[in-house]
Amino acid sequence: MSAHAISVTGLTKRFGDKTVVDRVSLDVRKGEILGFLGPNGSGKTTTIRMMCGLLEPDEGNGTVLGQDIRRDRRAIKRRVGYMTQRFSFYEDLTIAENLDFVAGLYGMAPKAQVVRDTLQDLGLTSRRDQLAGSLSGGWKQRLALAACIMHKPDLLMLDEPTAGVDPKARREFWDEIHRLAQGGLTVLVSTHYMDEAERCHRIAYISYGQLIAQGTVAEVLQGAGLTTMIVSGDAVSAAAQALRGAPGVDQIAPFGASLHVVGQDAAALESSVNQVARQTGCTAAMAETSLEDVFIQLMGQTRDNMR
Ligand SMILES: Nc1ncnc2c1ncn2[C@@H]1O[C@H](COP(=O)(O)OP(=O)(O)OP(=O)(O)O)[C@@H](O)[C@H]1O
Repeated sequence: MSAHAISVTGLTKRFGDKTVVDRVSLDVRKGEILGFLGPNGSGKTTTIRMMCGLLEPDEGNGTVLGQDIRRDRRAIKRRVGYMTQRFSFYEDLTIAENLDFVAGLYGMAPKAQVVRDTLQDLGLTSRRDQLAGSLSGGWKQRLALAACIMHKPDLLMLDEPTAGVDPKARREFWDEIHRLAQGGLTVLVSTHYMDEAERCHRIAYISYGQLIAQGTVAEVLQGAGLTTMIVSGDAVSAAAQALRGAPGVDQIAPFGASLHVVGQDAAALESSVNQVARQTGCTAAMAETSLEDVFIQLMGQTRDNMR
């Protein structure tokens, strides 16, 4: 048996004359949590749908849970739990009734037992009789997760599962994901939140349909080869203006009363920043590059390539 839950090469999907997913190759080890990142419309959902057996790729091949993504789509669907961006329940049914409905729909047996175990497993037992419509965002998310894992899948695909959920509920949701991964489940999760990316074992970044970075957070940070400096003082807006277009300066972003200045050419960046800091009476210091800085840089680079 392969150690990979997902192993795909050259996945490509076109809609009309638009290539939405462009030769994506990805390996995800069993029990791993892979964060799938990228700007809106970059092809995350389409890639996920191809890997779930819901959509046939135009090109490329590979296996998901040892099954061929072209030939064995039905088998893959049965063993994957897929939480879509817009999951829905019956708001006028309780948590337990919703799960009971899903269990019935998929012919899970013994139904009552499966529902009871799922409620227990996700800490939903005490709320089993609460109407789904009256749940807070975080509990709705948990119910959606329960519905996806009820048939005991080997792979979970979560498409922006925590969009619009408060930080505490997001953290609890992620604790749950880690608990499931420790139990052997492989998880692929798309997100726009950097703190969530940092909770993944590995991340993959897609832009305009192309996978342009992957690895651990540390590897992706290092691979980007960026230098970040912080400029602070009373005249940061004048400094920002002077830094715009200066040699070595690729990004300038205000953070509160300071500026984050990022660039690929460390020497040029340092010299520009130090010069502007002297001119404006600001102070300049080296800082750690954040994942967000890296993604913004990558986004700019692919856009340039597409022109
Ligand atoms: N069935 C379809 N027919 C035509 N175009 C489509 C179809 N599905 C998706 N697209 C287009 O493909 C592109 C990629 O969409 P996709 O939903 O995969 O991106 P995404 O990375 O998941 O975006 P988001 O972060 O906004 O969810 C978008 O431009 C979208 O409009």
